[in-house]
Amino acid sequence: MSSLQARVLYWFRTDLRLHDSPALHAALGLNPEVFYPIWTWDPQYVFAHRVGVNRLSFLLEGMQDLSLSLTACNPKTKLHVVRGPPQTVVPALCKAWNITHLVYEKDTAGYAAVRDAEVKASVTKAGVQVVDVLGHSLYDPQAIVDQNKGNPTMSISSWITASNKLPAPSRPLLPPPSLPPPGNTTLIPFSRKDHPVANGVDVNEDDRETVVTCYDTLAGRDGDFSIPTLEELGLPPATTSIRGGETEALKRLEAYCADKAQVARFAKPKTSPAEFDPPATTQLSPYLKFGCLGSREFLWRVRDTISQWIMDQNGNKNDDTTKHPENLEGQLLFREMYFAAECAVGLPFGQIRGNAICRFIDWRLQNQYDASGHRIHPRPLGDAEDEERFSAWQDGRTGFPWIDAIMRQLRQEGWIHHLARHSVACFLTRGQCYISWERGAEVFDKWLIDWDPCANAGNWMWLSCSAFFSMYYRVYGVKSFPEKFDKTGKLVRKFCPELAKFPDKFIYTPHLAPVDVQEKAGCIIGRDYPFPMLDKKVEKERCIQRVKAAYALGLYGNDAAVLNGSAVAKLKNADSPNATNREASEGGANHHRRKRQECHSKDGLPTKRTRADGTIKKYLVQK
Ligand SMILES: Cc1cc2nc3c(=O)[nH]c(=O)nc-3n(C[C@H](O)[C@H](O)[C@H](O)COP(=O)(O)OP(=O)(O)OC[C@H]3O[C@@H](n4cnc5c(N)ncnc54)[C@H](O)[C@@H]3O)c2cc1C
Repeated sequence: MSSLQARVLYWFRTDLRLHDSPALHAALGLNPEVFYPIWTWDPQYVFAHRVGVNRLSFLLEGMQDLSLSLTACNPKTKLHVVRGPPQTVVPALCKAWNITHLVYEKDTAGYAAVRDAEVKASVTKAGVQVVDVLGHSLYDPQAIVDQNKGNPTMSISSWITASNKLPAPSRPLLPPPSLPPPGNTTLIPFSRKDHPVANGVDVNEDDRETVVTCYDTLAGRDGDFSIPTLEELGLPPATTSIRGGETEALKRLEAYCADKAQVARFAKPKTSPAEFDPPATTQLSPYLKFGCLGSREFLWRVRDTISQWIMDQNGNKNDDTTKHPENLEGQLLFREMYFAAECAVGLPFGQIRGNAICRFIDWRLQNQYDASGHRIHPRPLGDAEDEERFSAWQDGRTGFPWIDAIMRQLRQEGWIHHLARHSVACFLTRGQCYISWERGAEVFDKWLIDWDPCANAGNWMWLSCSAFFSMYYRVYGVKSFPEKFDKTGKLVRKFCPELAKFPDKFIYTPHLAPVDVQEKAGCIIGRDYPFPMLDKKVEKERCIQRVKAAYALGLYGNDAAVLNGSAVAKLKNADSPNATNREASEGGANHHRRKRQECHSKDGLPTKRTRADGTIKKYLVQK
C-alpha cells in the first residue's frame, strides 16, 4: 500500500453501538485519515436464514440509530450499507477505496465465524491488514475452551473455573467524541454480477407480501448507501412493541438500574414469566444480541448499582443481595457459558447429528439427512399426529392456555420471559409432545428478536435434557407452574383474548369449566378455543419412559449409530423392557382421544357439555 496513513474500513455487524466497543477503539487507535463505517446487507441472512419481521425491524432500527450517532460524530459520515454478500463486497470495497486496514468485532459463532474466515483470507491475500477484536462477550470463548482443556463448558462451575484463569472484564470504553470522515465512496466498477444474490430457496417466503427489491441496486435506489426498509424486503410492518437501537438500550438499562433494590435482589427463578408490562427481567437480550448494548456496560452498571445499594448515600449498609447464578451478573455468565460451549462444538451445536455433547433421544420430527449426510430441506413430513401437535404448538392452539399464550406472545412481540421459554420448550420435547428440540429451536430462530446461535441451541438442549441438564423427570405443569406466579392468568387474558372472561379458577383449564360458565365467558371450548390436544398426564409419563430408555442407551450425536442412522433401532431394542409401560400409556392416550371425541362432532366442534350441576347439556353447534 502506498498510503502512509491508515485507511480504515470498519465493518459493523452485531455491534450496533459506539459505547463499549474495543474494536472501534482499536480502529481509531490507528489514527486513520479516512474511516468508512459499513454494513453488508447479506442475502444469506435475508433468504437462507429463518428470520421474522420483528427481528428484521429491530435490526433496521438499530442500524438507523447507529447511523445517526455516526453522523453526530462527524456530519460527513453515516452507516454505508452495501447490498450483497460480504465475501465479495468487503474485498471489492477494500480495493475500490484503497483500504489499508479492515477492522471488525470478532464473532466466534455459527455462520458468522465461517463468513469471517473467508473474508479475512481474501482481503489478507490482497495486502489488507485485518484487525479483529473481541467485544461481544466478556471473555474470549476460545480462551475459555483452552482453559477447559479443549472441552465445551457444560456447567456454570466449569465455566467459572476456566474464566478465573483469565483477565477479568475491563470497564466499558467511552464512545468516541468524533470520527474521521470517509473518503471517496464511488462504487465504480461495481456490478451486481460480481456480487451475486442466489435465486435459490427463500426460507422466509411465506412472510413476504411483495417481491424483494432491496437487491435491485448495490447502494440503494438513490445510490446513497441507504438502510433497506421492510417494504424493500417485501414484508408487512412489524408487530413488536420493542424498539431497536443503542439509544433505546442505554435508556432501558438506565431505567432498570434506577431501582437499585430490584437490581441488588434480582433472583431469576423468582421473576414472574406472567408479567409482560413491564416484564420481570431486564428485556435487554435483543440489545445484547445485536450489540446495541455492550456486555461490559451491562456488567459494570449492575456492579456499580449493587455497590451503591450496599452502601447508600447516607452511609447506611444493606446486605440484602443475591448471588450468582441467580443474580443479574449470573445471567451474563450463562450467556458466556453457551458461547464457550458452542465454540468447542462448532456448527453441529445447532443440531443433534454430529453434536458431541447432545444425547441421542428418538424425538419425533428430527432433522433428516441424505446418504451423504446433507440435511434434507424441506424436511419430509413426519407422522400426521406429530405434525399436527407441532403446528398447534407453534400456532398457540394446543388447548393449554399457558402454552398458547406464550407462543402467541412470542410471535407478536419476539420476546418471552426465560421461564416461559422453559415452559414451551419442555412441553414440546420431553414434557408432552416428544418432538425434537431442533423443531422448537427453528421456531425460536424465526420469531425471537434476541435469537443467538449459542444461547438458543444451548438452552433448547438444556430444556430437552439433551445436554447441560438431566432431570428429565421434572416436568413443568401447564397449570401448577403458572399458578405459582399468577393465579389470575394475566398473560392468558392478554394473548388469548377469547379466554379473557373465564373466572380465575378455570383460566388455565377452561375445558374443565361447566358449560354455563363457558357460555357466560362467551367462549365454548372446542368451538371458540380448542380442547386440550393431548392427555398431559399420560404423555408426560410416556415421555419420561422414553427419555429414560435413551439415557440408558447412552448415545450422543457424534456416535456412529447416530451418523449411520441405526440409533433408532438400537433404542427400540433397549426400550423393550418398558413395553408394558408403553402399552399402558397408549391405553391412556386412547382414553383421552375418546374423551375428546365425546365432546366434539366429527369436524372437531363440541357436541355436549357438563353443566355446573353435573347434568349433561347437548350443545348444538352453529358453524
Ligand atoms: C429454549 C430457550 C431458548 C433461548 N434462546 C435464547 C436466544 O436465542 N437468545 C438469548 O439471548 N437468550 C435465549 N434464551 C435465554 C433467556 O431466556 C433469555 O436470554 C432471557 O429470557 C432474555 O430476557 P432478559 O434480557 O430479560 O434476561 P435477564 O434475566 O435480564 O438477563 C440478562 C441477560 O443475560 C443473558 N441471559 C440470561 N439468561 C440466559 C440464558 N439462559 N442463556 C443465555 N443468556 C442468558 C441475556 O443476554 C439477558 O439479556 C433462551 C432460553 C430458553 C429456555
